[in-house]
Amino acid sequence: MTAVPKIELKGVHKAFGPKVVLDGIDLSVARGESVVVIGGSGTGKSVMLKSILGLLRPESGSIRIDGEEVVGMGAKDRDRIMKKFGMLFQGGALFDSLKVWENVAFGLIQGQRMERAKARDIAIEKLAQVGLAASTGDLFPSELSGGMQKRVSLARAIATNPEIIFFDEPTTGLDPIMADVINDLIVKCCKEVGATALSITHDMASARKISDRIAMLYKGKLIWVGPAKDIDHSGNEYVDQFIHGRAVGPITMELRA
Ligand SMILES: Nc1ncnc2c1ncn2[C@@H]1O[C@H](COP(=O)(O)OP(=O)(O)OP(=O)(O)O)[C@@H](O)[C@H]1O
Repeated sequence: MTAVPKIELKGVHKAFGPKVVLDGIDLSVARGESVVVIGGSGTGKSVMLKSILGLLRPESGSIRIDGEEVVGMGAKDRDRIMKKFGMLFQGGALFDSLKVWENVAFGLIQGQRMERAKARDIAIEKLAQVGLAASTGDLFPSELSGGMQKRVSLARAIATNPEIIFFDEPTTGLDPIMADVINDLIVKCCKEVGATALSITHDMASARKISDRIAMLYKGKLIWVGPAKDIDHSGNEYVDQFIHGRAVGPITMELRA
């Protein structure tokens, strides 16, 4: 018997009016695996992620989490599924008015109704996991550098020991060295909590580092899916153009939305 995938998309189709964004997406992510979806701006990476999170509803196709269909799921079941998820949002999305530890503990206090003292201990532990001192916990996000804010976002994403973590452009806005530090931490933290990871990015260095497999989205379809180590020999001219960032090639920039 083959194991049930942790995340499974089959024939997912999503359009906005006449504009088809996802045109039959099939993707399967195994338990403990890390898959990164790459693709140019506006190719539908966020729409795919939002469909999995239940923020957008595809017109057709199936999305299963642990074998359970989530398209069209009711609010109560959706809440149960959401408890399996951790998320690192593009730009960090920390609450400015909350201290760092309160940001990290947000899901524990609000979602799990954990008492504050216990949640604080866990938050401090998670901050240590991403290399931040306990004293950082009492600062406000505005007092931290961009790289430290990303670490805090990562600590928040892993705070509830989620089974699945979604990373939305995790290295955006960071210098290449700090981006590499964050990539290393993502790999380490996913391993430590035993999480399955699905990420979207256009940062190839990040994709190579944090993924087991890479999938490339182009014109509504996944045109290549394979092990990260094979991406330099994909034999696909679209993938080749994208990973080398060449202006000239089969991919032409749409200048109008
Ligand atoms: N709620 C919406 N209503 C209408 N069109 C939308 C909506 N959300 C996304 N789109 C369109 O879907 C397309 C894909 O957008 P999406 O944000 O998924 O791209 P992306 O690959 O994540 O891009 P980027 O890398 O720039 O973030 C875009 O053309 C966008 O305008």
